[in-house]
Amino acid sequence: MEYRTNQCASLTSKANRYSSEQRASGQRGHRGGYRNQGGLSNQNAQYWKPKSPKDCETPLSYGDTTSIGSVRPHSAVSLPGHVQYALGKDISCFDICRVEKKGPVKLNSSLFRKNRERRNELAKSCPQIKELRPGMILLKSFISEANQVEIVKRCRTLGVGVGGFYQPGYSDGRKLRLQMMCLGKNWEPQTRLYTDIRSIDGAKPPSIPNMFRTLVEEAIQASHVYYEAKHPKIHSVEEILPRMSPDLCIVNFYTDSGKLGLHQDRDESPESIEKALPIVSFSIGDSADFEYSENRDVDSAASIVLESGDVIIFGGKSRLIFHGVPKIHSGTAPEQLLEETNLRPGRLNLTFRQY
Ligand SMILES: O=C(O)CCC(=O)C(=O)O
Ligand SMILES: [Fe+2]
Repeated sequence: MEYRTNQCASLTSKANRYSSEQRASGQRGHRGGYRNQGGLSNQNAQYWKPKSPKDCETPLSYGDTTSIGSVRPHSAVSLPGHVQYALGKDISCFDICRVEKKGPVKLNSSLFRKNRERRNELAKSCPQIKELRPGMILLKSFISEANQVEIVKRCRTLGVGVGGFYQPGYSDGRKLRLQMMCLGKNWEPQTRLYTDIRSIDGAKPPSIPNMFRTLVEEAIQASHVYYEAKHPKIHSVEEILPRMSPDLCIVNFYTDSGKLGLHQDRDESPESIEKALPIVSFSIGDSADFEYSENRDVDSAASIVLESGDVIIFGGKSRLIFHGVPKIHSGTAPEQLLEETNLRPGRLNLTFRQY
């Protein structure tokens, strides 16, 4: 897979060079270290087929230019959920929301849920920021409920359109235990390269909505304020956590059985890795165990629970931290979010990066 534009020609050679260096050193890159693979999995995927054009309409209200079909590859005709591309491949996109009127949502005990939502409310009035290790910072309940709703709606709209959610796989046939969509640039699991067009169907990834970029900026800003207070004598907090401007985002949706093995995010450009530009990760929906470790050893990994609205950032000295998602806690998503979005049981994760 190559970049198709002149502008990206230099990136192509860098990306290829970087990838062959990785291969030469025998290191596995981004999401390379899966465990518990257990063969193929379709996560009981549900694919949305529009019944009428009205089904395709989800209003966008933040003044972005992104919309269904705005980035059609070649001269293809597309319909959300069932897109036919010039490459001749027919892809059904996974719909992260239920189309039908809300059915019975299986909830944990209501007391447990109420307590957790009360905790979240308290946290919002007094946001908790915690450094997990140098350059790795957790912002609890950073994304407001209204913004969580908006993010789900936008991911849903983009996810059933051109370049939307699909279950990626490796060249040996193994499938990742999640649904994925890329924004800005496409990440190819088979080659571990970033490309402008995805090989599975020739689709061009939708662009990153401005609203998402603003939230990323705010999360980095809040981290800097935290570090300034913690290290008043430091010359610049960017020594601990560099600023970054995302040009790509990988959006994952995990159903109850979804998971992601310990891996490093290292398929971004050598410059990005060298400058240790952070990864900014949003969690929405069901909670998940998130483990991280300096090495590939799962047994020595630390573990935290990421809840809906949490943001985790890892850059600087933690840029190449191994991390993974071994478990999704079903039935833990905020009730209000489910009511307003019809989000399926599961967890939505967005990781923003600068190539
Ligand atoms: O889902 C998560 O929290 C992590 C996702 C991740 O590590 C990735 O997409 O590279
Ligand atoms: Fe990752």
